[in-house]
Amino acid sequence: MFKSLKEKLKGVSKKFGSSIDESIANESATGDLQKEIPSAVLEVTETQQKAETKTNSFSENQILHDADELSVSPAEVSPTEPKKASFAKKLKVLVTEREILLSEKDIQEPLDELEMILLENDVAFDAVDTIISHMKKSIVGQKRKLRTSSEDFVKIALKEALMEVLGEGFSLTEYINLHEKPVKILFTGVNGAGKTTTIAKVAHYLKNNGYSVVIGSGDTFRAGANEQMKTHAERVGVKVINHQEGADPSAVLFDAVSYAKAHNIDVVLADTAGRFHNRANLMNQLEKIRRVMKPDIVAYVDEAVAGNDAVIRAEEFNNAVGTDTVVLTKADMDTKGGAAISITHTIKKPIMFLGVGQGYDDVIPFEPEKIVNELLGADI
Ligand SMILES: Nc1nc2c(ncn2[C@@H]2O[C@H](COP(=O)(O)OP(=O)(O)OP(=O)(O)O)[C@@H](O)[C@H]2O)c(=O)[nH]1
Repeated sequence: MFKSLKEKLKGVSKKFGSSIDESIANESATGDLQKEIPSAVLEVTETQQKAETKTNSFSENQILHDADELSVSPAEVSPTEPKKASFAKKLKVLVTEREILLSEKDIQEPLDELEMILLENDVAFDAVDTIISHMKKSIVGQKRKLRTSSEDFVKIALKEALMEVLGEGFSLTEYINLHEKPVKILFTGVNGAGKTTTIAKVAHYLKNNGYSVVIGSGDTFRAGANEQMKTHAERVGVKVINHQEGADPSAVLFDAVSYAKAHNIDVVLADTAGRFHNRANLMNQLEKIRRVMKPDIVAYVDEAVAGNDAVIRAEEFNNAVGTDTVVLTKADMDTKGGAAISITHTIKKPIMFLGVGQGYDDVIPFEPEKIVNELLGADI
């Protein structure tokens, strides 16, 4: 999942780290650091200083550039040298604790590269903008200590930036626990995006989490859709309500809700025929379904692999019939991750699940922090 983006983000985090380290090194070499040395010296008493500088064979430049080598190994310490060691240690602490103020030019190159990577991986322009602004805010004007890892510092900034665009996610089980039953979920989306398969997977997921489920086979338009839904429902052991092909989907889904109420079922999963937002009659039909079955959640389903197209369609569906949450299917085939990163930021609705394969277990709740850790390497 998101392989290409993951690799590129790893590369650019390293680049950010190196740019910051380079700026620190340059600043040290240009003499700013040297100005601070006398204050270090002041921390040591006058007498100590004299004694130490006499025995100290390091030149000032060596002290500045080889700060890490300043600690003296036990073998090097002669009985007359403890004070030299303590001064060297103080200097080392001072040098490594020193803070460098980062400016935008320190990170301009990797920042441009990050922008390009995100755009190339189908992240929507507004989301890219937010990520880049967040990175600037987190890094520029910040003080960096020489001893901390710049790459880790950058990864944390990038993690926060991605978390900002991914939002909080949507936990279906939490929602169900807090909500009056049956919870009615209407699935919408374009043809072939994976709605029917997703409904079967979600039914399986909910059953495994202890909830009872009924499916409403609301795709009465496509030949064979009823049969497909029936087969899935049988396999995952869930009741399905259907009418014959061509029937009014609102009536089917109304019946599914009535069945759930009569049998104390926790969740109704309502399938609909695939449609494009510009087909007015089909969108009106969705509107009617909404009025009749009064869904608690409208879940828009699209393919992660569709990238920017999925984001645009999600926005159009949201404008036309409303959307509460999104399911992105085929994330297992998506190397870019652009849709997963952009959809929430664009339509301001959280992602609920990712489809990650064709099996019934291949659905995972979308937890933004887990996704970001996966993108940046799990060690943050
Ligand atoms: N690799 C992969 N394939 C998936 C995933 N979800 C669905 N598919 C496949 O996508 C194809 C279409 O899925 P359907 O569930 O029939 O799509 P639909 O949205 O119901 O289609 P319409 O009824 O035409 O609207 C099937 O071959 C599914 O097995 C997924 O997460 N990963």
